[in-house]
Amino acid sequence: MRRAFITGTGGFIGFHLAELLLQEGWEVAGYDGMTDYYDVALKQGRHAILSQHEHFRQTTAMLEDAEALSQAVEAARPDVIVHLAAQAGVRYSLENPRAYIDSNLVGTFNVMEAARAADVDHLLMASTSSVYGANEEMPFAEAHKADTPLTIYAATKKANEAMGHSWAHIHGLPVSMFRFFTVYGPWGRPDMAYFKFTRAILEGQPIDIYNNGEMWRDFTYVGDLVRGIRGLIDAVPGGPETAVDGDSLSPAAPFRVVNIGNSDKVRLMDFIEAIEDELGQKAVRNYMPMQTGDVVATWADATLLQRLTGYRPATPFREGVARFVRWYRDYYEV
Ligand SMILES: CC(=O)N[C@H]1[C@@H](OP(=O)(O)OP(=O)(O)OC[C@H]2O[C@@H](n3ccc(=O)[nH]c3=O)[C@H](O)[C@@H]2O)O[C@H](CO)[C@@H](O)[C@@H]1O
Repeated sequence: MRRAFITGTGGFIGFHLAELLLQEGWEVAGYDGMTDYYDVALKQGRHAILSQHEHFRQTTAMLEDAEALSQAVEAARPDVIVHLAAQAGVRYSLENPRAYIDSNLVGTFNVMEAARAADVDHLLMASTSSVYGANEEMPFAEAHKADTPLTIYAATKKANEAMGHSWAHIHGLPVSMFRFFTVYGPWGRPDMAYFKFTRAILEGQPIDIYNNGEMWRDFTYVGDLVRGIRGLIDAVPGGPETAVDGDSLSPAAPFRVVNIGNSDKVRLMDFIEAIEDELGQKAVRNYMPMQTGDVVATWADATLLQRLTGYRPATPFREGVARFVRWYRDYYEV
């Protein structure tokens, strides 16, 4: 039986990945700080589902607690570690930047230390499409320079990529980093736009639409995303001679960065309309200017993911929105 240690199993993506691996027969050890950045009940609900599986166990502790983390990893004896816990949120990073330093820099370092000590086969860690920052060349490809992060959130994730590379080089530890693109779906994050919009529309409250709706996102359905992660678990980076076409594989370490995105640039207003159609209710629109730290558009080149795994996300946003809204109505009984 293969064993995975996943940080952030109380979180949106960690929960879905843990479910997928458990269904596949893996043993999963979860680790989550259960922070109150958003509704803890949602995180508890996700863990309650995972806890129904015989082969799931979890530790509640912060990433910054190096002792607790290394003990949990040691006890789990994982083959792979997937590090998804983080202080998330582009906009909150303007309010509370220190939380990102603690969780994303110190915390990620602790995960890397534990991975080295446990001598895992593969360490996989979450980065973000936000590292493309002010880039204008689209679609975003891994080989493009990404040196213009617009928020401390993006900067800490970019730093994580560099930290991962150094660890791969020094310790010969294979490291893969994912760049996620605006992930949405059932059991999602209440701080993200689709969740806020759905809630506000149902409550008859206005929704804030940034940059007057002149925004584009490569919305990625969570079920597709975790399938992409699953594929990458087995795509262990090797030496430079193993590079595929258009690879981001480092010439100096078993390390690569991979976009996981739908590769479909969707207008924010079309996404909002899909939510309205699904709810059968119109939003009260409050158009707002561009927000500091926000980016106008994201669009993933997902060729590398496909070459490495034979898989690429493909759920049309209308279908993904329908599944989210169905879950939302059921969960909140509205
Ligand atoms: C909150 C947040 O950080 N979400 C994630 C999201 O950012 P991202 O900004 O893409 O995601 P959001 O769901 O917050 O926003 C989606 C779109 O809606 C707009 N919008 C948002 C809120 C609102 O009240 N009104 C509004 O118009 C945004 O400007 C954006 O164009 O994807 C990134 C890349 O995967 C992740 O790194 C981020 O963690």
